[in-house]
This record gives sequence, structure tokens and C-alpha cells, in this order.
Amino acid sequence: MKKTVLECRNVSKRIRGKYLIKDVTFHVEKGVICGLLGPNGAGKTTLIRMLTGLIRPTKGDVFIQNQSVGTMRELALKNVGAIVESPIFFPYMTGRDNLRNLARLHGLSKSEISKKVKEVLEIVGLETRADEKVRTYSLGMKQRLGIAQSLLGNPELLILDEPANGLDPMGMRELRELILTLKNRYGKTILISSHLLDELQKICDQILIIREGELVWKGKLDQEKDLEELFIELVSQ
Ligand SMILES: Nc1ncnc2c1ncn2[C@@H]1O[C@H](COP(=O)(O)OP(=O)(O)OP(=O)(O)O)[C@@H](O)[C@H]1O
Repeated sequence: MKKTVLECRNVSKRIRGKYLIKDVTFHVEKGVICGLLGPNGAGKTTLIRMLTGLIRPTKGDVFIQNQSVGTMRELALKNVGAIVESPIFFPYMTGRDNLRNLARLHGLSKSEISKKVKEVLEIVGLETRADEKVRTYSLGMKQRLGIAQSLLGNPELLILDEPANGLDPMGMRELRELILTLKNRYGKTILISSHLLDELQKICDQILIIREGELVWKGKLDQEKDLEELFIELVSQ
């Protein structure tokens, strides 16, 4: 049996009497790319904020590598790299220096920092531009630098909230290839939210669809199942 990397168990979030997320349960196995979909306001960001420990569920719990985010927060979140809001970098510093700065937070020695930063820059394909200032980077490059940042702690699970937002077709293709490499070569497990159904259809092994805070569909996609049709059918009910 495959190892479960992320488990969301009966998670609800209620604010001022209103459920933003209601009783959501699912799990994601190792090496799987899982797409999270839902119309605007469905609760995707709220759910992702609970998965990454930014807010607490009203009920239920999230487990990462079997560690509870509720009761063993630090240990559980060690295994997660996430881009929830747009990654923030110092624009007048180089990509490499931005990463070096962040790598210090992981308690590595100077030589370990250089090695780790070099490694993540190579993974995201930014090694040739690493010594240029971030303000000269395209949006796609900034997103890849954000992914490099989330890889610094060598997490098992990556959570990416709308990473393709605003990217041009080239940037989108590069991002898609990077996500597939992270899965295929590095064995990462990835949860990704997006409105871009075609993009998700191309890369996801598993799909979650939420509507008004509730999980209305979870499962695998096959060649015959068109994601756009499934999505429209479910959200217009
Ligand atoms: N702190 C909060 N207090 C009250 N309501 C909130 C709060 N945060 C979010 N909401 C509401 O919860 C619902 C879900 O919001 P959320 O941002 O999670 O949706 P989303 O699926 O990410 O939407 P989008 O696709 O537009 O980004 C929305 O109706 C939003 O207005």
C-alpha cells in the first residue's frame, strides 16, 4: 500500500456561524499530483490555509506524514513547502541571495546553505539567472524562485495555491514541466489549486472539487473524463 502523505480528516471552518469549509475528508498518497478546484469563493484558499497551519480548523484535523497539524504543528509542517500567497522576495537582491537568506532559517551551516541553494536553483531551472536581481525576473521566474524557496527544507509535500495565475503560455509550460519533474524525478507529493482546468487535466492524478465549502467530487481522472464538463456539471447543480 502506498504511503499517505496528506490527510484531511473531517475538517470544518466556521466563522460567525457560517461554514466556509464543511466536513472535508480526503487523502493524498506519496508521489501524487492532486488538483483542488472550485468556483470563486468555494473555500479553496481557506482549506489550503488550514492544510498549511495558517489557520486552525473549527473541527477536524490535518495530518502530514501522519503528524497532526493540530497537536504536533511544528513537526507536521516540517514536511510541507507551500506557496499560499504570492512569494515575497527582496527585488534588489539576486535570486541566489534571496534563497540564501531564507535558507538560514533552516539552521544550515554556510557551506550547507550554498550547496542547498545551488541544488534548488538547478531543480527549478534558474541556475543561469541566479545572480541577477529578482526585479529583472519575469513572473514565471518569480514563481519558480518561490518553488525553489519551498524546496529548501526538503519537504515531502508541496502545496501551491494558484501558481499559474497570470503566467503566459511559455511560463505555464515551464511551470507544468517543473511540477511533473518534482513528482517524477524527486518523488514529491503536490497539491495544487487552480482555475485552469486544462492545465490541471494535463498534470493531475487526482482531483478534488469543492463547492460552497463542501467536497462534492474526489477521484481520479481518466482519458474519457473531461474535467471542464465534470466541473460545470458539479458546480451548476
Ligand atoms: N476571515 C473570513 N471571515 C469571513 N468570511 C471569510 C473569511 N475568509 C474567507 N471568507 C469567505 O469564505 C468564502 C471562501 O473564501 P476563499 O477565499 O477560501 O475561496 P476561494 O475558493 O479561494 O476563492 P477564489 O477562487 O476566489 O480565490 C468566501 O465567501 C469568502 O468571502
